[in-house]
Amino acid sequence: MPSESPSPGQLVIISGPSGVGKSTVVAAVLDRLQPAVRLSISATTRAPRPGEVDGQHYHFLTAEEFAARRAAGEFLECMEVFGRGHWYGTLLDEVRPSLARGQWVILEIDVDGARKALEQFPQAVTIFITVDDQELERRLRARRTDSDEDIRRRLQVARREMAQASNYRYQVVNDEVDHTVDQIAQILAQEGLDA
Ligand SMILES: Nc1nc2c(ncn2[C@@H]2O[C@H](COP(=O)(O)OP(=O)(O)O)[C@@H](O)[C@H]2O)c(=O)[nH]1
Ligand SMILES: Nc1ncnc2c1ncn2[C@@H]1O[C@H](COP(=O)(O)OP(=O)(O)O)[C@@H](O)[C@H]1O
Repeated sequence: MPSESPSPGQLVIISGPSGVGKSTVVAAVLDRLQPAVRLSISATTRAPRPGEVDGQHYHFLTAEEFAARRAAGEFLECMEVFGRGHWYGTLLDEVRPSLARGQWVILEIDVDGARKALEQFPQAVTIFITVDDQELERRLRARRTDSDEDIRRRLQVARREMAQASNYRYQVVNDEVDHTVDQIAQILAQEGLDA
């Protein structure tokens, strides 16, 4: 019998070390699967990089705004990343209304955030994106957005994150972007996405 309300969407959690190509791959996945799939825009207290737009790349909040919204219970998950004093988090408002409309929502978040989000959405589809160590360092340097010290720190965090890949339902090696996107689209179709 046809139903007035669509079947709810699924949460899709994508993690992987910084520089592995998450943003590149997720952008290509969205190009292919929007509007059936949308990206949750995270909130952060870090400063925008040149060209980043508030509400599009991140919701850029002051530390005070972030803390107030955290205290009000507005985050699905949030945490301080890289130990630099910058906070990142997923606002519940970015997730619930879209799921209720039947859209699938991608969270591009770190492994600790993923664990917290799973507590509230245990059925979430989890995908870990990997690549070997040397290629990771090459990509971080090629991006030219981070200092040497930042790159060292990101590589340290990367090793810790890679150790958790097996906790994800799927692991995808980002060898070639088109191939990676094919694999992710296939995973989502297998999980029931009708796009
Ligand atoms: N827990 C959590 N982590 C996030 C969120 N958004 C981004 N991150 C993580 O924050 C880290 C830093 O992000 P950013 O400074 O934008 O650098 P990028 O990884 O190079 O794009 C990455 O590890 C992201 O996965 C979020 O909403 N929640
Ligand atoms: N499959 C790939 N092969 C080669 N380079 C890639 C691939 N995917 C992404 N890159 C490049 O690697 C760098 C890091 O990618 P980015 O998407 O910013 O990673 P992340 O979001 O995981 O930090 C960028 O310069 C990007 O163009």
